[in-house]
Amino acid sequence: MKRIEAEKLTRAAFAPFGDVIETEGAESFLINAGKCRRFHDLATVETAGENARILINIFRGTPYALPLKLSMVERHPLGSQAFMPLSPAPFLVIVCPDEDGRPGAPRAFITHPGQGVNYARGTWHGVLTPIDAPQDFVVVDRGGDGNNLEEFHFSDPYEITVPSFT
Ligand SMILES: NC(=O)N[C@@H](O)C(=O)O
Ligand code: NI
Repeated sequence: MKRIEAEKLTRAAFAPFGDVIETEGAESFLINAGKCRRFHDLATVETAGENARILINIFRGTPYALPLKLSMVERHPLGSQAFMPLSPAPFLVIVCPDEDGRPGAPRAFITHPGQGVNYARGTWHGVLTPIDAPQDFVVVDRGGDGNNLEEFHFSDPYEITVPSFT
């Protein structure tokens, strides 16, 4: 199995795949007579196709053992998909560049507690991957007609490790 080590999630590193949802470095301004700070426009929600609409969901994820065996990635051709954790624990984010309709070599990221991600429409990604304990996420993605899920199974799975820096 090919081994891939997770790297710390940053906006710059993740930019080809979507958005990092966090207050750090975000545009913000006070609202509600100064009683609230709005961290504004953190991610781009995309929906396409017949009867497309935005869904707000909660996913209760079960943790995966490490090192992770990655044998499948998926993508959503008709919309983006955002995962925002409801608890301050890191989770694993895996994405792949697209190479003529197939995923290229995966990249793995470990989030800083409180960071979320938004996969841009059509971005190859691993499924939701909590790592330490069950974790709830607000998930914003696309509903509507048509098939919004494409899976790719690797003939040779990858082993994803998380270094001790976290
Ligand atoms: N299938 C589903 O709703 N979840 C996946 O898309 C995922 O990325 O976890
Ligand atoms: Ni997905």
